[in-house]
Amino acid sequence: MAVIGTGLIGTSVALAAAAQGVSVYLSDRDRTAARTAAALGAGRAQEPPEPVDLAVLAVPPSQVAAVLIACQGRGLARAYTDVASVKAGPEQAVLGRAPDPAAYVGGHPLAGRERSGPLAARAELFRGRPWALTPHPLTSRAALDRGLELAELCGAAPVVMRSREHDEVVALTSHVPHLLAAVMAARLRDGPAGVPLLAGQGLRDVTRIAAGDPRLWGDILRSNARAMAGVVQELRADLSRVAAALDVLAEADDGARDQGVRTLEELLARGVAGLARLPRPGAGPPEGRAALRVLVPDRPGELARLLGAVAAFGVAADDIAVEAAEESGLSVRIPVPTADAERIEAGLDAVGYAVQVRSPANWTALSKR
Ligand SMILES: NC(=O)C1=CN([C@@H]2O[C@H](COP(=O)(O)OP(=O)(O)OC[C@H]3O[C@@H](n4cnc5c(N)ncnc54)[C@H](O)[C@@H]3O)[C@@H](O)[C@H]2O)C=CC1
Ligand SMILES: O=C(O)C(=O)Cc1ccc(O)cc1
Repeated sequence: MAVIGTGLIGTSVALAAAAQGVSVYLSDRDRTAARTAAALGAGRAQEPPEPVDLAVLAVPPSQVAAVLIACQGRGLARAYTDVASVKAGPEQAVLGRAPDPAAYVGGHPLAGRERSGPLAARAELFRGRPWALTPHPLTSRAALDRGLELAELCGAAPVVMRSREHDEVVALTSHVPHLLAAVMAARLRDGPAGVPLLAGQGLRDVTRIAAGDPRLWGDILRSNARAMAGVVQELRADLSRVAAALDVLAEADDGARDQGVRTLEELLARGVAGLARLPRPGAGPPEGRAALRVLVPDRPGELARLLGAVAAFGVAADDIAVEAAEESGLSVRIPVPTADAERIEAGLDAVGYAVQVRSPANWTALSKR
């Protein structure tokens, strides 16, 4: 395998492949980056002596087509993929200009860090994360298979889709969030002197990704401008409504204030509903879940005792939903993997809990996020 571009992502791919016994050849226009990756154990910083099965282009989106054309020109590999965060633009350039577009399948691991360069690389970066593959109509079966093998080699879960659909989704899930993190973090620069004294975890959660390399992110954002523009316009409409509601709340009488509060609460509720669409980390696919229901009596410490019991089966308190039971006590819904449901039911039974209902769970509805 060859990796061109030995920064964060290229070196992480190379480390994961090398750890599985694959021979990896590394190159980068910055020779120090390639040598550093080699020194980390990611492979050899030299041209392969003969064509490799797969070349992975781990360069910024705007560079993908030009690097592919150069690689195909010298017969570097039998198949090619990339890892760029944007897929339609590079694909179009490849289809228009590359000598052998059929040997290329677009790729994008949905995992990364806010640091760049080979020293930030981690072999396990992609484990359990989605890896988009975006075959175009000319992509050969062999090229798609090499892309699928790469995702699996890195421990990621391949997701096959068209490049345009990919770009629309990541505009909403990755690129506009990055922009918003930057817009928020930029406000801090000119904020009051108390900012460093009163910075909480929420602020860090919302701004962490703003630390990403501005040159790389400038390349990503301009390469997906079309898909991002629609999302930003919708956000502008939301923010305009919020700004108007806040003006009303700051100035107006009680009647008008009610309307302002409703506008804010409606937006906050939409936010909670939107979060419910995200899978919880490690939650797995919705179909493999079941729900257990346990009645907990109204006695101090009883719920803590149940939480301790389910923790032993790997169920976190955060995953559990609680509601008042009909007569007294609490009705506790415990989502569990279907495959483990009987074992957990028996385990809870053994420590004195009667599991009342077991049903296939609508995981999204059950999840409190
Ligand atoms: N940073 C992140 O969290 C993620 C990035 N990606 C994508 O991965 C790709 C690489 O990003 P990172 O590894 O984060 O960046 P990086 O800046 O750490 O590494 C990029 C490397 O490519 C090299 N390079 C640039 N143009 C080149 C060219 N024409 N020929 C040879 N080498 C060249 C640079 O010298 C640098 O070493 C980008 O397309 C990015 O969109 C994908 C998933 C996550
Ligand atoms: O740092 C994070 O949490 C990320 O989500 C990183 C990331 C950045 C760019 C991508 O194209 C994919 C993933």
